[in-house]
Amino acid sequence: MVAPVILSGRSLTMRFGGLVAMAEVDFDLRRGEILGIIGPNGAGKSTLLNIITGLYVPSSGEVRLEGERLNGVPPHRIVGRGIARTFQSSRLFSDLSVIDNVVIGRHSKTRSGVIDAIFRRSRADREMAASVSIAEELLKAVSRDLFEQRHRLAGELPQADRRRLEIARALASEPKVLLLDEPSSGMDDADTDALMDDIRALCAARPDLSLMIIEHDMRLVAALPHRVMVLDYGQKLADGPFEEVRLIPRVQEAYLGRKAAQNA
Ligand SMILES: Nc1ncnc2c1ncn2[C@@H]1O[C@H](COP(=O)(O)OP(=O)(O)OP(=O)(O)O)[C@@H](O)[C@H]1O
Repeated sequence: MVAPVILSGRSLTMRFGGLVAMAEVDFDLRRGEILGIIGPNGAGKSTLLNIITGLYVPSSGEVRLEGERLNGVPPHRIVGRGIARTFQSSRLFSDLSVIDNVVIGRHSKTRSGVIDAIFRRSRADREMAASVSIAEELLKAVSRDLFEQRHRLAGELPQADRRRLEIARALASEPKVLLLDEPSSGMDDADTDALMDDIRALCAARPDLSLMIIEHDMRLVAALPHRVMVLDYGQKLADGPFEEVRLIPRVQEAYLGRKAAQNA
């Protein structure tokens, strides 16, 4: 049985002045699916993630999560509805511990505020203790090694562990959809292989979680996603299994240039 569509985009267009960064793009993401987003620099990949997460409001078109329209919903509410992301450049709090970075990721799930911290301490303390134990479980789920380092400062972690920590922090909001923006950037092949194993294990443990992964590393793109969507100059060039998509001449042209593709 085919899993239901959880997230969809229809006719998504994004203009910045005269520049069309995204033109009439449609996509569907199914429950439990890993969708790779690929394309040359400037193709519109990050723009797509920014539209889905509410950082950009599309010039036209719409995004729906489980059928509900997300256009105009502010980013923090989109997190609350079940979409979390990591960024191309690290957004970790370097001066906080690994575990505290994950606890912060739970803010969309906690209710205590400043007033509770001052006047209703026991409620705030209880909520904090629960958040810490959930954060520990998440770290274990993403990487046992990261869990062992939970009291280190995030800024002291090697690059590969920082990427894992960003994934753990994004998972702290209990998303239905996780968007990863170039998770393997700055990693060598061994670290990328380990990351792929971690993501596979995560998906096996949470079969309902749906992922969109922007990637440049073709080893990861060939091995991990069930399906890839190719963007170029803001347009969708192709959508399908990597083994099929990579043979399409216009995809090869986008990556290699027209001449090189003819000689390939
Ligand atoms: N806020 C913005 N204002 C103006 N132009 C923007 C803005 N965001 C993106 N763009 C432009 O939109 C186009 C698509 O950019 P985008 O960052 O989505 O590409 P990308 O595929 O993610 O590229 P890369 O692989 O280099 O990260 C580019 O021409 C970029 O300069």
